[in-house]
Amino acid sequence: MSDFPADRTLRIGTRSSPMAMAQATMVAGLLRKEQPGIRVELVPVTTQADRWHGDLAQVGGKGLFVKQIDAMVQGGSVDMAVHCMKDVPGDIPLPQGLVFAAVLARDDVRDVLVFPQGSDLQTLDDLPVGAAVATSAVRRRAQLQRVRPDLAVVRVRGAVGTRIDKLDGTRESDTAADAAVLAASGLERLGLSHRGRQVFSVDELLPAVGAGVLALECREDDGPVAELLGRLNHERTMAEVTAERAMLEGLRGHCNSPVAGYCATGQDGLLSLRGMVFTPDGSAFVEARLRGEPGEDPAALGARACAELLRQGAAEIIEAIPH
Ligand SMILES: NCc1[nH]cc(CCC(=O)O)c1CC(=O)O
Repeated sequence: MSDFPADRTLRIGTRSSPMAMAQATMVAGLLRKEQPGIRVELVPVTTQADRWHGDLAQVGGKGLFVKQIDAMVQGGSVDMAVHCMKDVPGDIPLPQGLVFAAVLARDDVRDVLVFPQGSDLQTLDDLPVGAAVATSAVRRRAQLQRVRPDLAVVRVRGAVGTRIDKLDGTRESDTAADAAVLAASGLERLGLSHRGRQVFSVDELLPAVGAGVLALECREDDGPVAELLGRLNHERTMAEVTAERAMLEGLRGHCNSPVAGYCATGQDGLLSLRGMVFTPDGSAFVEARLRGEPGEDPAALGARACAELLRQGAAEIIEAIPH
């Protein structure tokens, strides 16, 4: 292990949303612990996608959050970036010259149901017929509609805190929803875990590929940074997300595809991967559940899951959805 050059400041590019800032601050802390004395600087960026309040598909899809920061890492104005792996598109390769030098140990992957402040409801079952649930993830929409076709799923955008404010109806203009679905790990990172009521098991609401995983990205040819970040890598999480993302990549999903995928490591050290592709209203879906073989490359497991989903008609489902 070589020491990070003492005269170099490590600049971390991050979105300026509170969740992204919390994540980057946490990573800065880990780096300082790993390399005492290191100078770390956060470079917050308000991306085009953060400023745009309309439909993301109109401005280049959700990959826009990461694209702008990737360009800064590529261009050298920052040395690294912290991305939610969930927000990193699975259908296009990482930009030229960039690598994920590490992923951190996976946080909670589950989604939770949040109710407006003061509500005494606790679960999805408590919601009256026709209630409005806020989410913009097609994956969540499909799975909610599958169990509760009566619910009106309403789109919501913006940072996690903003979504909760909208739910609480803090402003006159807010569209009232009766509940919202958010990631447990996002709430946790914002110190808002107490707002979560029903925590959906992964069987009730299969997570997004990469859920709960923070990816540390840098330039491939930047030896000192790649080496330092590599020391923070969590092998098991890396294997799991590699399998999930290989599955997603093979599906050629677009950002409007209701794809879910979750890989976990068993007691025996073997991976098990579950993938699902839904029609937008959740009324139909295809599903693969596979166990890794001893010694199998995680990407090969992902490819097998993908092949199984395609065999069942995943491509037809994905193609039928406007994007
Ligand atoms: N789409 C925004 C986003 N990207 C990552 C997370 C949560 C953290 C994670 O799953 O890594 C969230 C918030 C949410 O979905 O509620």
